[in-house]
Amino acid sequence: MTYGVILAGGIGSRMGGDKPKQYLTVKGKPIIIYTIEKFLVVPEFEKVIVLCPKQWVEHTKNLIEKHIAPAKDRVAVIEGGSTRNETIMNAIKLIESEGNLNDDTIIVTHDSVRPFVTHRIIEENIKAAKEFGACDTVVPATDTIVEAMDNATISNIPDRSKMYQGQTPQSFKALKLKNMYESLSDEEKDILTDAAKIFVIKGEKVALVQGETFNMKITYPYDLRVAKSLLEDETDD
Ligand SMILES: Nc1ccn([C@@H]2O[C@H](COP(=O)(O)OP(=O)(O)OP(=O)(O)O)[C@@H](O)[C@H]2O)c(=O)n1
Ligand SMILES: O=P(O)(O)OC[C@@H](O)[C@@H](O)[C@@H](O)CO
Repeated sequence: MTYGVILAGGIGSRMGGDKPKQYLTVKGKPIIIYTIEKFLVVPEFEKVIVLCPKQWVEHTKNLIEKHIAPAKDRVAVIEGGSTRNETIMNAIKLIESEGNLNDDTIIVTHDSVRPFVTHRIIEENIKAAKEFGACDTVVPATDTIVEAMDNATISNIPDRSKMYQGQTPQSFKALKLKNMYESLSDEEKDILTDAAKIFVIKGEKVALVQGETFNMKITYPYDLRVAKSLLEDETDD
């Protein structure tokens, strides 16, 4: 079985404001709803699991009822975890509790604050995760990437033609991801900035899926301004 997993367990500290950024509204609709809608039109998903902070679970259920009522039976809203990867683990626990976690279970994990994901990207994630066990959505780096081991002076400038920026979705065989995550030390868990790295640390292959520059993550107030103008364009025609 294949599941969509929408990660909305964060609090958006870099955005600021009185609510997590995924609940900010553009044209009368919260960002998280735009993102869930992109997943609900994918027929392969058995269910779309949405994970959010505990105190936002009821609110999220109400939003789904209000904006996408007909499809609400395909959505499960549950509590996220203390880190992004713990949030993913909560989704896997739900799948396990329903007796559906096995070697063929695929999860397509996606940031709730990337509402511009496309149908092609999601479909290619499902295909690549089935074939390779794990995949990451990326775009080629456009800036030169500079490494500074002391955070003050350049230690290396890697060949840009081999550099990419990681986006989401990131998709995995769920049982394999869970087993590998549980085998990591606390120090290894601490340096993770995404889930693809769990496979990389363990020496496992992660295939690349071509992303889009517009599949941006809304992180700072500036990103919100860009996203608003893109969403307004999208919904005006
Ligand atoms: N414990 C967490 C932390 C983050 N996320 C989700 O992961 C995505 C990408 O994370 P990020 O942009 O860093 O979101 P926040 O953690 O909310 O932002 P900040 O770091 O600024 O607080 C977001 O959709 C966020 O809700 C999550 O599901 N569970
Ligand atoms: O460190 P941050 O929480 O901003 O980003 C985590 C990101 O790596 C993750 O959310 C994916 O979007 C991949 O870029």
